Amino acid sequence: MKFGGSSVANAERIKKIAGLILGFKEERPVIVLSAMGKTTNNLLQAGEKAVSCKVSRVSEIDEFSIVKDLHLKTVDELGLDRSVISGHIEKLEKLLDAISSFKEMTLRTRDHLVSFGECMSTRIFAAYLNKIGAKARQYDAFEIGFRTTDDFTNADILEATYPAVAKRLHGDWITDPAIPVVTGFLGKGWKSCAVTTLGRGGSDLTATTIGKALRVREIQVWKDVDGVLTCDPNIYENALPVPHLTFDEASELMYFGIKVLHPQSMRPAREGDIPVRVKNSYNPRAPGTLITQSRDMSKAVLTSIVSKRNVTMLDIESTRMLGQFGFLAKVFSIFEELGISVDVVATSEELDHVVEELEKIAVVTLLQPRSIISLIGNVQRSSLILEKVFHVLRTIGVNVQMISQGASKVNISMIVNDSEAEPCVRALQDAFFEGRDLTELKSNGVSENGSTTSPVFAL
Ligand SMILES: Nc1ncnc2c1ncn2[C@@H]1O[C@H](COP(=O)(O)OP(=O)(O)O)[C@@H](O)[C@H]1O
Ligand SMILES: N[C@@H](CC(=O)OP(=O)(O)O)C(=O)O
Repeated sequence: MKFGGSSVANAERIKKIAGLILGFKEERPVIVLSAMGKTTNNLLQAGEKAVSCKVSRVSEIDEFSIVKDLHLKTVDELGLDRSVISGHIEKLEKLLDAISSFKEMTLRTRDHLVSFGECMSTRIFAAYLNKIGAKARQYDAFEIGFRTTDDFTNADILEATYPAVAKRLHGDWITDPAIPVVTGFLGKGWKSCAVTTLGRGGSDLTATTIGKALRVREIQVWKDVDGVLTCDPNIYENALPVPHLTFDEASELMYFGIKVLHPQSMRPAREGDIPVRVKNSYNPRAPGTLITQSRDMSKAVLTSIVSKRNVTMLDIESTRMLGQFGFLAKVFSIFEELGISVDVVATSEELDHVVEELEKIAVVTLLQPRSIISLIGNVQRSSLILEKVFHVLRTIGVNVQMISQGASKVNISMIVNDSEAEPCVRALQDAFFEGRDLTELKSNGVSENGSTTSPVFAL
């Protein structure tokens, strides 16, 4: 069972979660925790401030005080001894002090810095479980076999992790049974032996990795929403929970940027064929979303909509004869030579390189900012989906600038102007999930003359 930052944000939430876990005691749960509330963000900001010229003493960094106060207050409110985390608070202060004197924070230091969040939340939680009579044992993932690449801030889990973690957790349980409480998000670089992190939201991946290692019956990921929703609730308040997804559908949603689960987290669950349930710790009675290898697709049409904002579209037109032999191969070889994935060009600097190279063989136009809207659903019914999509978009006056659909994949992706993305998602939600009359959508979408772009076809 994994609980995210929002589920362990304060003493009251920790008590609730402890009660919830005790309800599953017979099932011998393994607990994975994220850092409390916004602690990871606060630690990162504290690090940034320590590096800046404005700060000469750690006590001047507000975010350090916020982190320290939150953890000490929680310990006090739970009736625990401050010694549970005081050593970590001292070490954290020393680390920020060092960052501030060197005025340098490498990615390795960054990972070490944020690791304090999970190291403290798990210590507090395990101490609280012990206090209320449920025997628990805290583990730092980097001490129990979580081996990763040395890609600081975005490390990958190595195969050796599975047997090592299983051996340690199983062995300890046999000799002295206690509920394991493991730090999410963290690992140990196999060459450097330094603490690594698995990318933002990485505790989901920690949970599925342990699930596969121990071959558990089910992996539960507890959030602050009723499961995976039909779209981002920050865009559309009434987004509905999706009851059932396949690993393919969930992976596709993550690939296109859904924020609710870590992008790599389905891999261990799929390999181990272990169902993943996404639940709401604020509403435990809600059934949540079950993610499994397969599901009955006979009634499925559209499952969920996800949008990726601020995307740049490259319109690449051959300077030579249209359709010239080898042109596409050359285009892709440029991306390959620069070591850039076609659809995830991260920085504008990378983009500049690509454009510079491409301009040697083509006319390149940069179109930005754009959004990718991906529709995850039953592609066997793509004509039905597209008929409705285009009707909706025409009603709200949006032109699709590019569209792609895989032959056997579960998604249809479209590119629209960035400013049109949210109204599009809302209008599509209304039409597909609320069954609203399309004539009502005009008032909900962009203005009639809001979109003036004509369709552009890349490549
Ligand atoms: N399609 C979606 N379904 C559910 N949640 C989504 C979706 N898109 C974005 N979110 C956001 O993801 C958040 C949950 O993810 P996250 O904050 O990483 O959870 P936690 O920290 O509890 O693990 C929700 O609060 C919600 O705002
Ligand atoms: N604390 C880390 C890891 C994590 O998984 O967090 P959460 O479960 O709260 O998204 C982060 O903020 O990225």
